Amino acid sequence: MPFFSASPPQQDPSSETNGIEEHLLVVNDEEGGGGLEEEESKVKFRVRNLTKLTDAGTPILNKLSVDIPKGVIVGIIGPSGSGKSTFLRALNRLWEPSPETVFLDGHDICHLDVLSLRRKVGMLFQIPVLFEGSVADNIRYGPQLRGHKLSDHEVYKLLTLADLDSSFYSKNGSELSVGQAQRVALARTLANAPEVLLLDEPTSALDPISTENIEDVIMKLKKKQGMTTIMVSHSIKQIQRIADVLCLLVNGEIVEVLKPDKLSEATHPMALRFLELSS
Ligand SMILES: Nc1ncnc2c1ncn2[C@@H]1O[C@H](COP(=O)(O)OP(=O)(O)OP(=O)(O)O)[C@@H](O)[C@H]1O
Repeated sequence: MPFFSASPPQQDPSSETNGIEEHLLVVNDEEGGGGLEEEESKVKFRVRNLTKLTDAGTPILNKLSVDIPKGVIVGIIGPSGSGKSTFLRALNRLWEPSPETVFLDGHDICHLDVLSLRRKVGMLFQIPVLFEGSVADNIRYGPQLRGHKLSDHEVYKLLTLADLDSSFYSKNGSELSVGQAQRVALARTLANAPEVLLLDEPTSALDPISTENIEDVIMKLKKKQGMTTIMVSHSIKQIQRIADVLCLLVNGEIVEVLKPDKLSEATHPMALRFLELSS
């Protein structure tokens, strides 16, 4: 029996579904079957019983199971220390999850080449770290590692995608504000043509305008490229602005999955408390 499932699809035929309701994130039972039957092809990440323990044996992630549908923005929220970053970092193997726990497009990520995985699953952190050199050097870095030199045209396109104008091309990383540097870091990640973006509080150090810029880019990437984005945030308001689904993570487990406009449907006591304090 599933220990929880997402809110059931709304029956109102007039409501816009954009395909999300049928494949809302579902936490599955031990057998790995779904609480809702959804097609494998619509799931980007399938996570089953993902566990990480501290050296002392305390669970940081506790048999976490979830399906992340393709082409949606998933917001992960939860108290400090609940395991949000640890969860995100498993998805591109910044730590090694056990085999048979994380699947990307149906493939066990433990069997994938780790560099290819990280190209497909790009990541941004709270504080952007740029390499020495110009913005263009930073953007060219990933493709260059694979022997491909991006043309100027390609670099300018990536700048535009990250909401930066052409004047940034030759600027040095040290000349940039944190908000601008975060957009360069995003352009650098996008240069690898990722299919998934993992965002670990990417706007928590930014002012509201820079935050809005990043949010706009994330939403554009979903709309234009069908990007799947999983974003950790401490701001419920931010998740309400941009996410299709909100997951509440408490003590290493996803305890609630909600549509951001249906937070009042939360039932888990920790979820209610957290939502009350965060609103
Ligand atoms: N390698 C590790 N060894 C031991 N403990 C760890 C390790 N990595 C994380 N932890 C612990 O696991 C817990 C979860 O950490 P994590 O950074 O995933 O939480 P979080 O929900 O992202 O927190 P925050 O919102 O404060 O960023 C914390 O108690 C942290 O101290």
